[in-house]
Amino acid sequence: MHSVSISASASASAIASGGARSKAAAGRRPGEIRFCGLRGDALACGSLRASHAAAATRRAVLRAAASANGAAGSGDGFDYDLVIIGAGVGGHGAALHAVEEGLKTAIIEGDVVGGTCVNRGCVPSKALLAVSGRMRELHDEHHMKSLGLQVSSTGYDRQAVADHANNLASKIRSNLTNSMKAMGVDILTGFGKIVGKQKVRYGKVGFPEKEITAKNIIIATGSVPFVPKGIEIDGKTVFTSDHALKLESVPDWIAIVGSGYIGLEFSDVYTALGSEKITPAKDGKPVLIELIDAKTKEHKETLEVDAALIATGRAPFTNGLGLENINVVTQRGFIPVDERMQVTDADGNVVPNLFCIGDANGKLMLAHAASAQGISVVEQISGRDHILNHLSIPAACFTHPEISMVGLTEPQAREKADNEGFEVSVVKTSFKANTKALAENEGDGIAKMIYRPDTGEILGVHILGLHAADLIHEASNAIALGTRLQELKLAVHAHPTLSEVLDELFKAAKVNSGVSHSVNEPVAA
Ligand SMILES: Cc1cc2nc3c(=O)[nH]c(=O)nc-3n(C[C@H](O)[C@H](O)[C@H](O)COP(=O)(O)OP(=O)(O)OC[C@H]3O[C@@H](n4cnc5c(N)ncnc54)[C@H](O)[C@@H]3O)c2cc1C
Repeated sequence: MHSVSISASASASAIASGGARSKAAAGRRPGEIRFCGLRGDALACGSLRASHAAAATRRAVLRAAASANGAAGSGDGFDYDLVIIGAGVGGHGAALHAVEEGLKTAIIEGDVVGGTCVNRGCVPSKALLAVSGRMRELHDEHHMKSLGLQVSSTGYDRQAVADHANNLASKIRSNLTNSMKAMGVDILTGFGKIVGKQKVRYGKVGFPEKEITAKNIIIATGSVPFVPKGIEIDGKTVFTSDHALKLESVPDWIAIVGSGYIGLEFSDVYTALGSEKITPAKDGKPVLIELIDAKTKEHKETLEVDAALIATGRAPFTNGLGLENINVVTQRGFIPVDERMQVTDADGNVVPNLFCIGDANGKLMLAHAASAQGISVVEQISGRDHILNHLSIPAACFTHPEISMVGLTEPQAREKADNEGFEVSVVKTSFKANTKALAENEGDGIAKMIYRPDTGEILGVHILGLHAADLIHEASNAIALGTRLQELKLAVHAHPTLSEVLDELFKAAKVNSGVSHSVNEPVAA
């Protein structure tokens, strides 16, 4: 019998074309993929081989130019311009951008390419959520009836669902590996350790034998599940998201400990596949969960379940990296960085040519944030200063319905307004009047925007509803590009689309200043 003690606050979420093709194929060389598309008014065609060759030429020219400038490369006596430790999404994004910029690049990976997102995170979890979303719909008799559909029986093949998630992960993993190989990134296998400034060893954990020098190093070692002290993970009855994604079983009664996006998404998957929300039961189930009052530390309740998913957050994976060799001390395991992702040492000084991106720096533990930070760092290494605006990076939870957000929450915006002396306004709209949502029988949804009426600046947008994770990007682009509401009000949205929810928000905003130019004027050639 396993026993899991959690405080009550921590357990808040417990759940419970044919002719064209033959012409194009004529004269094709083996392995060549031809493609055609409209460029202006003309149909332009090319081939993948040719575009690879052009990219390789561009890389060679950039590399030569960089060496001539003394800016990079083996020309400087380093083995590499850039070595990246960790081939997750952050490392992968940085590596591809670096070779595009002509930097000689190696990436060291101790496990498999793709890291958490591809192998144990975003990718398999979204594959499971795609299945649970459909199951939820099929089981909703009222929803089906209102669409005029009759479903006589529903069921699923657990192994086939698990295979779907696993196959997707391996497909994306091989895409990532192939793209890096094709672009000329050296993929080095082993555990990487920094042994001095601009020096990395890699190989077996604890015994990294091969040493390489690098003008620049990016740490992109990611994170692992955080398990509170006292909880024993056996991988079968008490487990983390790493195990849950394999979907080896669907327990009848499961407790999900943790109400972050991982806990919420898994509660969606498990409930759709037939697990119950926990309720107190006394029939000798294998896992006991003790709820403790977070303030008084007093016992509140004991729950008995078949399994418990511990989704209490993520911890940075920075052990064994050799940070002590360069006077860097982690903060709660995270590697301290400045706004340019440059690592700072124990004395608060920037360590030259050393960067940390992604989950390991803890700024924003999301896949696209890791990639964006990697690209930002490569921009700097290539001589273009770049500071990423983290407030413009959206976050999403892929439950049914989805939740998404970008920028500030209303309390954060009000605090900023008080400190800086400006007004904030809030507008809300629902999905109830949105034709596309109603056609889908998904009118339950809301959207909210916090903005400055004096300037028309968007401070934050929050959406709960159908495809909220896709809808948020119009707002995040506006924040990133500094587009004002006066301009957004003049933009035209296709009908009927969910994007009209955002259009309504923009139009509902009362902005004091006008627009300085016509948004709908054709762009001059
Ligand atoms: C269940 C789940 C669902 C998620 N869903 C989403 C989502 O929908 N959207 C989203 O944006 N984010 C999601 N995330 C978060 C996302 O996976 C992470 O933010 C992202 O993977 C971080 O990327 P990274 O490159 O920093 O690190 P990782 O992807 O963790 O990659 C780090 C890599 O470094 C390697 N490594 C570590 N140390 C060393 C070393 N010393 N030497 C060599 N290699 C090393 C590791 O083996 C790993 O491959 C999810 C996470 C989980 C757990």
